Amino acid sequence: MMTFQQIVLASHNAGKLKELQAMLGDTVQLRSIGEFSSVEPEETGLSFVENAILKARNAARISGMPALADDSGLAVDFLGGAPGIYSARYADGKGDAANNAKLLDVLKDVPQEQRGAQFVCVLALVRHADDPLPILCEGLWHGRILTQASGEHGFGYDPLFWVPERDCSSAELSPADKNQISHRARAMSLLRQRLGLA
Ligand SMILES: O=P(O)(O)OP(=O)(O)OP(=O)(O)OC[C@H]1O[C@@H](n2cnc3c(O)ncnc32)[C@H](O)[C@@H]1O
Ligand SMILES: [Mg+2]
Repeated sequence: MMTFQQIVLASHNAGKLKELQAMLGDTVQLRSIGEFSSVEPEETGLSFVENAILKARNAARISGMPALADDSGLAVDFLGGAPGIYSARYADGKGDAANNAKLLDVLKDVPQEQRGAQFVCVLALVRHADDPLPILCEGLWHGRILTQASGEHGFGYDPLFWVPERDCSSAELSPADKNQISHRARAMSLLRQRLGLA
């Protein structure tokens, strides 16, 4: 079994750090890569897996610590899985509000039954920068894209993501509830099993 006291989180997204640390519990401390560098690596992969590995290796190299990366995004059925790995860059780097506005606009004439979508999360853990065997865990969360934003919690596309099992948006869930059922929660549950923490 692998044991870690501290892992560097290869992410500059504060929302991810909060959620992942809450899910991991206090046996493992996540340190932000922001403590070591403010430079974000270019996400040049063509898949969530490739980008997660690339971010994890980069953080391990910079910090000298084991590194965990989260590559995630929203795959909309009507858009053939877009924005997918480009979710963070959907509105050309203008941020969450612009991403959400663009998605609402692109889907404005699309009826309810064709608004299916899933959040995707891939976690990659490397023991060191050149680790030949990264641990990879994936989680999906099925829902639908709302026609207007709703809710104040979470981050990113949460206000637009309707959660069928709770009949509310993902931004209307309490942080604790989101952390039980989200794409990230599913991926983290698998990771905890792999690390012998579950
Ligand atoms: O790459 P790092 O530094 O980790 O931070 P990032 O925000 O750029 O993260 P990604 O490249 O993985 O892009 C993920 C995109 O998907 C969105 N996203 C991922 N998980 C989400 C969640 O739980 N709720 C809402 N939006 C989410 C997020 O807002 C980004 O636009
Ligand atoms: Mg990113």
